[in-house]
Amino acid sequence: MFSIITSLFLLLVLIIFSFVLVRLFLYRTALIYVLKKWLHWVEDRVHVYQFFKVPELNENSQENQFYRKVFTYLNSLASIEDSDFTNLFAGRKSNDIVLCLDDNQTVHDEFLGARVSWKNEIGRGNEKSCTRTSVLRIKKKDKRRILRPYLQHIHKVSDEIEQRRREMRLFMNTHSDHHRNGRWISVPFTHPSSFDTIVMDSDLKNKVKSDLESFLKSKQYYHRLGRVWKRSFLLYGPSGTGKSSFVAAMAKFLCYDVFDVDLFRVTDDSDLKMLLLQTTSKSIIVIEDLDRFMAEKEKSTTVTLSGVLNFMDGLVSSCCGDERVMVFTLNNKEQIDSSILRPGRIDVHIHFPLCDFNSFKSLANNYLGLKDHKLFPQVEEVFQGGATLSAAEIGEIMIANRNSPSRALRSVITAARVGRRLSESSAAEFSGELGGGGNKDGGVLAIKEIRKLYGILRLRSSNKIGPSDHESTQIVK
Ligand SMILES: Nc1ncnc2c1ncn2[C@@H]1O[C@H](COP(=O)(O)OP(=O)(O)OP(=O)(O)O)[C@@H](O)[C@H]1O
Ligand SMILES: [Mg+2]
Repeated sequence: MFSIITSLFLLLVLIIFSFVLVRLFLYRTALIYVLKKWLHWVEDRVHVYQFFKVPELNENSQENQFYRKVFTYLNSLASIEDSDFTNLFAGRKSNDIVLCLDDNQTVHDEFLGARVSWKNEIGRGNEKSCTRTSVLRIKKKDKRRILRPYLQHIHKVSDEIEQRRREMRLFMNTHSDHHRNGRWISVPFTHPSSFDTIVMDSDLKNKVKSDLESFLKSKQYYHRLGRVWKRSFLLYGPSGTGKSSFVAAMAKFLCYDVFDVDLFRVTDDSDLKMLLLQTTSKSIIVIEDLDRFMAEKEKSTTVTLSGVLNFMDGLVSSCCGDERVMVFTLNNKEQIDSSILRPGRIDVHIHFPLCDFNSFKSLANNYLGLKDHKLFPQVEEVFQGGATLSAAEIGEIMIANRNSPSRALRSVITAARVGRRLSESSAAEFSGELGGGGNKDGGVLAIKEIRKLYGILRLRSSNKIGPSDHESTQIVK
């Protein structure tokens, strides 16, 4: 009895040992993959499959957008590493390696419990070129259940990936006689400004953000109303209050390209229409300093007011595609033709005021890391006394004195006091000081020195100094 138990035990040990050995052998050699392949081969014989082709080109030899989406999707699958051949490319960031499906390779995927596979087949197009086709293989029994949701899933995932990858670009219009390669030239858009770095009333900032968010989701809504899916903004306020930075922040928030229209490079109204027609969707179209253009346009261009109005909301602007934001910036609303401002022409008006004490505190926090300081009450006093400094001016002072917060705050106080005296003096006297330099007036010399020091030589001219209002920024719809 004892010997039977011993031999049974030995047999069991032997079986376990051989099992471990076989497993080790299978995994050490590639035999496990051979076995898996056989298993799949057998599985293939017992199921009926259906195939769907996604060719790279459509019947007119144009790019099939869905092929690109499928390709993006497949390259994002973890199972791509299991195909026999995979291309490796350098990614955008250093040390980033991107995997890319090779020709004639198969990749497997699972969706709602069903197993499907894709093959990236390469075939001959005409004599010279090769065309690729992605072939989806799906079990007939799963087709009805998963095909549609699976294709929608591919759309969604690839859109998300492309959105994340999209490099934003800044387009600038060239002179009309240089338009062999189109009227727009572009560079990567890398402006560092974002809604986090812009100092403005936080309620207003949130209002704009949610306005943009709801715009992004409103395609169906706009179309149901028979309206073009676009939204226009007017940003107005004195120089250096953050209008251009705000446009950059909007572009970053929306992940849109920026088309910066320089009206002085536009020859006439039809040229302006052409430019508009050559913009793409998912973009912000910006016209900066509209008031300056209106004041100076007679000198250099034949673009008319009606040309600008048509650009804003005319037929061409409705034909040039969907999903656009138009932004116009100007310093002074009073100097612009009232037809531009009439209700309904521009959806949202946003005022950018000069700094008040609250915005100063946010700037001090951003630029100097200061939440509080013993000089804050003095700063508050000069702002309550009507200081007229822009965020740009305060920012420059803070950058120049970033190693000494006390010096930075003292400089802000001096600049605010001197600036106030200056804004009380006449513009002619002021520009005279800039040219002459022999004046003994300490106040004017001081501001000259300060502005020179901080690189703000572009003094606010009389028409750029807005009313010294500190009313909170408002959004007007
Ligand atoms: N509200 C703000 N918040 C943070 N930084 C600001 C703000 N306003 C201005 N700045 C800083 O000042 C600089 C100039 O700002 P910006 O060019 O956006 O002003 P602007 O209103 O467009 O002036 P302009 O009317 O002269 O074109 C930017 O570098 C920006 O960092
Ligand atoms: Mg600007």
